[in-house]
Amino acid sequence: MNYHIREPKVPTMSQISLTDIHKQFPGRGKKGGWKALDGVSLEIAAGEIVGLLGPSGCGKSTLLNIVAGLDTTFEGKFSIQGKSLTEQIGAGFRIAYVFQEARLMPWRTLRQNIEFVLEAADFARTEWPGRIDKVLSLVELSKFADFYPLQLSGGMQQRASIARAFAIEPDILLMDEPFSALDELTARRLRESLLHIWSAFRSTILFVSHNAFESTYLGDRVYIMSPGPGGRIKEQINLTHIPRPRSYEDSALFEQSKRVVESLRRHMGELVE
Ligand SMILES: Nc1ncnc2c1ncn2[C@@H]1O[C@H](COP(=O)(O)OP(=O)(O)OP(=O)(O)O)[C@@H](O)[C@H]1O
Repeated sequence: MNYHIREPKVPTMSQISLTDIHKQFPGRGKKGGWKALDGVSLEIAAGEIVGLLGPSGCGKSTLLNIVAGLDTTFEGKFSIQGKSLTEQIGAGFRIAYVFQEARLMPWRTLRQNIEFVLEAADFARTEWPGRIDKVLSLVELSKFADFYPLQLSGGMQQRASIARAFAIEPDILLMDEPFSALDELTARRLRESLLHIWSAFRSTILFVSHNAFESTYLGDRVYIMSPGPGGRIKEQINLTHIPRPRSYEDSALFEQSKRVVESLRRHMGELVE
């Protein structure tokens, strides 16, 4: 079996680089368009976990969609290790996406859901069982491999969707409010599961959250965006000094999440059209 666990990456050079990104949606707003992003620049190193926070409508999901390659109609420069996303994907670069809902196929078991993405990502069939066992065990769902999603709780389904995302060993994992639909205790367990599986793969993670404490618990850094229309990055907060594995009881987490909330407050209401 050709399955390996990655060594921790040393975050040196930028992996994801966005420079002066502008995005306008057509057919909405006074001037015939709706400005979603207004000059966003950010740099993320390989293996980093970075959060995007900001008020509803400031363009967080739009930004994730650009990095995912789902939206290509924007202005500005977006590169992955100095090359275009298309070139990188052609060279075997992999991106996975986790949404607020698990989005598993209900007619397939967990194993079959994961097989589906392994096939789409062109992994040899001989590798499938090893990969599936590994990711399901990392999220503690080994016993449920042959269950259908609707036989599991919402939290278990979301854990399975995280396992599915990691099964393809993504270079980048994008997550759009992955735990916001769950109760706090379930969300806590899932964040722990996420960091546990991340520590085996060291994918770069870019996530969107409305939860300051969650962002502080997960992130190496968080970017704070200003309100839309035309969201921009206003500030970044470094969290690398909080040691991993992190504890929910660590007072440094509370301190830093207070800083995140203060920053969000400070940057609210700056842009009014
Ligand atoms: N396909 C679209 N067509 C037109 N406008 C859009 C489209 N998608 C997003 N928008 C608008 O662009 C702006 C940014 O949307 P986006 O979903 O990126 O915000 P967000 O920060 O992720 O919001 P939320 O936190 O509520 O999910 C919003 O005003 C939204 O209404």
